[in-house]
Amino acid sequence: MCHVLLKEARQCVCTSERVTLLVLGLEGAGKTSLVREIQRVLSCEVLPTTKPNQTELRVDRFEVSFINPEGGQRTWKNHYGKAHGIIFVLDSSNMAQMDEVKKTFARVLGHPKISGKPLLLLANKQDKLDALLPSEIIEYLSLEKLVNESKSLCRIEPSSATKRLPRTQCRTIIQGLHWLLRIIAVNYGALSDRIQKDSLEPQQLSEREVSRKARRPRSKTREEREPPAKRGNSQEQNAKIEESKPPKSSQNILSQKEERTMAPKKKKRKVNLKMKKKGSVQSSSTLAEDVKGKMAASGSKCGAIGGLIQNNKVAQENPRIRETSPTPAGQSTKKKNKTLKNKIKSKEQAETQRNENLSSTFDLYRRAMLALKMQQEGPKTHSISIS
Ligand SMILES: Nc1nc2c(ncn2[C@@H]2O[C@H](COP(=O)(O)OP(=O)(O)OP(=O)(O)O)[C@@H](O)[C@H]2O)c(=O)[nH]1
Ligand SMILES: [Mg+2]
Repeated sequence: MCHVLLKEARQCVCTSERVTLLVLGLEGAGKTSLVREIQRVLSCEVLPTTKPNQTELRVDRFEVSFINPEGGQRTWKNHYGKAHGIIFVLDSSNMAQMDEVKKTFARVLGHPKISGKPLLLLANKQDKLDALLPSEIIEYLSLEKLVNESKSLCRIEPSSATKRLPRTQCRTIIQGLHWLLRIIAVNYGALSDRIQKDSLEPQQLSEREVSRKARRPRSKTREEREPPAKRGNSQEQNAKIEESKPPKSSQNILSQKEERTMAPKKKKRKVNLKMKKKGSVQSSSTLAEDVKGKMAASGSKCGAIGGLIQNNKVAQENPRIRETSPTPAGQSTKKKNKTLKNKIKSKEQAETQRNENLSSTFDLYRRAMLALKMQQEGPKTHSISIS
């Protein structure tokens, strides 16, 4: 048990976390002086490094790389991706620079590779008489708003990065640094993942994407899916189609588009169908009125009676069609429709009407035939027909 605990403790001591801190600020703010002061005050081990703008220090269990980019602000963004955290140094005594500081600070915090990362703001040169206090700087930079927008944890400390001051005066710098390292330690996994992703060059990212796609199981081509016999003569034609085929994603879009264009068509067909039914009902209603008066005139219109009955049946079976298709106001057909509605209320009514129509028609037809016969046969047949 003791052995295991000892082993774990030794592992904790031995494994140091590598942390990269970006030291940013306008020219002459005191960036170089600050890194030098940290080294002096903490009397920490300086680790070997080959990079000129980099200082490697062992701070507690961390191997900290302080990157102080050379070549002005345009080079800063080259380092954003590899930073665990930021130390932003400003000259609190330089009021003329304060507007530029504000813009620069906002730009840094707003960068996608920086936002969300912890930030220590050092209000440097506090030993100077005209230096702004941290509270004034918070207000001047609208710090709260900026920090909220970038969702970064931020701490502001007054500092004096000059060798002339006693060590105790540098307490705030060390406090700030420890705070920063603590926040980084808590979020170390997430920050390291982000750094790994952000550090990749765009070309490397695309290469990674390509290799990822290559590892994915490839869907079978048509040749692989279908036996050669089935492919047969249409191979040439298929090749042409394959050529003009859009990639899968656009195919999906296409199918969606087709669906979208198909939907109104279906609706249109439905509407047409409704219109047809509606039309049939309407036409049957006028037919009903016409036939009622005119059927007796000729026997050839007997077929129309059957049609009328059929149409009435349709109207009866689909009463909703009539209800859902209102007739425009002020039309004369309104009354007729109402009459027809009443007539087709029930099947029995329709049946009765059909019988009435049939009997009256046949009766009239019979009478007409008799009259014709009488005309042809003279007074003799007349008496017969009467009987
Ligand atoms: N009074 C006072 N002077 C300081 C302080 N920090 C830095 N200086 C002085 O300010 C000047 C610029 O300091 P640097 O550390 O070189 O500033 P820097 O940000 O590295 O400047 P660049 O590398 O040119 O961007 C030097 O003369 C420092 O001695 C401070 O806290 N108080
Ligand atoms: Mg410098």
